[in-house]
Amino acid sequence: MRQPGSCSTASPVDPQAEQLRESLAELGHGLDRVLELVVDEEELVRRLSGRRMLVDGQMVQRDDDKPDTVRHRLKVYRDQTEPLSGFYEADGLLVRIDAIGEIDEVTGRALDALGVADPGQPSDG
Ligand SMILES: Nc1ncnc2c1ncn2[C@@H]1O[C@H](COP(=O)(O)OP(=O)(O)O)[C@@H](O)[C@H]1O
Repeated sequence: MRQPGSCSTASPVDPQAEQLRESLAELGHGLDRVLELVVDEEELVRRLSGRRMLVDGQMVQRDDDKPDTVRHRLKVYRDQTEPLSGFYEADGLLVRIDAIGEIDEVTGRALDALGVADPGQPSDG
């Protein structure tokens, strides 16, 4: 059980995470697992800056998918969102998965981590 201020690793995102947990509990839900998909920065920049969207018949790059902007988004993520990992790690809910690989492989790892059968794969029983 977490006690406010009792833990040296407490982070500014903890109150938000506590609030989310309370709101979910009021709705009768809890979190079973929290997945963190681990991909190094260069691969993320490559993936996001390679993304295109179809707009009015043309493939366009979102302004925020330009490499420098992606790097900035990743810094904001590291500063503001990544501390949540520590919160869920302390609760024993966090599972980190290697998200390098083909999309199907990464999906399989995520489903494994959730203990869910992959509908795309034959089951063994
Ligand atoms: N395992 C993967 N290997 C290579 N590229 C990937 C992988 N997963 C996602 N991508 C690509 O990275 C980009 C961002 O993916 P994603 O965060 O799922 O966003 P979205 O599906 O909203 O575009 C997309 O262009 C997607 O095709």
